[in-house]
Amino acid sequence: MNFNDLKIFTHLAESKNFSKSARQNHMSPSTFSRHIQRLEEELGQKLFLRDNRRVTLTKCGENFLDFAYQTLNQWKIFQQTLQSNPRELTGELKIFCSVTASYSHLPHVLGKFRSLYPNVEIQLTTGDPSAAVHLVQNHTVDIALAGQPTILPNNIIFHYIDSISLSLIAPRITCLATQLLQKNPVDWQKMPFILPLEGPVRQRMEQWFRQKNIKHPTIYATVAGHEGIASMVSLGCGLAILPDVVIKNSPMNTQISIMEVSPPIQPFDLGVCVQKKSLELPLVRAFWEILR
Ligand SMILES: CC(=O)[C@](C)(O)C(=O)O
Repeated sequence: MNFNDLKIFTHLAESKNFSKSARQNHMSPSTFSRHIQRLEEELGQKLFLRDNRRVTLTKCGENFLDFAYQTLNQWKIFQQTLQSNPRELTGELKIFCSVTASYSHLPHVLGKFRSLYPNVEIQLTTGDPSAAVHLVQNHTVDIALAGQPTILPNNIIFHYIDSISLSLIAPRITCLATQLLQKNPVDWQKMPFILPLEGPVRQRMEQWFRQKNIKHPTIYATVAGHEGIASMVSLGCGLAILPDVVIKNSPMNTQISIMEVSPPIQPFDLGVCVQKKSLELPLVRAFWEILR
């Protein structure tokens, strides 16, 4: 067994998909599967339960996953202690944020780190910011930019970077939503809305429904991520609440209008999340120290 076997194993444990993990590790599915089999033979225990499409971890597999994460972390820490000059830090740092945050907040946060540690390889993944904390928790990434969740998991720390204001937005083209808005009073129960799947923006929408006494809102669609919501609003699918930074950076923003809301929608905090334990890793610690 070597470190590469552990990496392959953790990859499969996270993806739960043989062909995906084989592809991302540049192996044929049969070679990949042989690696896992050999590992299971060496341990004398099954690590995964397989069915046609997915795999799940056995109890032994779950324990071995903890062992694998700890061992790989220790190995990273050890490798980095061998580097005499911290300015020469190398290795990879996996970062996750939304497409919008990659324009609006990441350059500022990452700029200083890049100039101090140019040899560190940054692996950036963009996506739905409401998945960010979960991706840090399950070790898919080291660092994520995320809205502060109402309840921060115990093993995560959050460093505030900005307050994110939000607006209620409507389409500009003639559509059901704009027609309903022209009536007095507005029939809010009939108004179509577009919601994010989860996260602080969804909570703000639910809060706003309660304030307006909209008991059974008409949900036109739920969308993962915020950028797609701006497009759907501009196409006339309905109304939505979005962070102003998403509206500002959307290529569709000329086809969206911002509506007056009273009382104003409560902003949320955007920050950097890491696992407390990851602060032992020199790369993560270096990143964290720059933030402070
Ligand atoms: C939560 C977050 O990352 C942003 C910048 O507000 C967003 O993309 O909505």
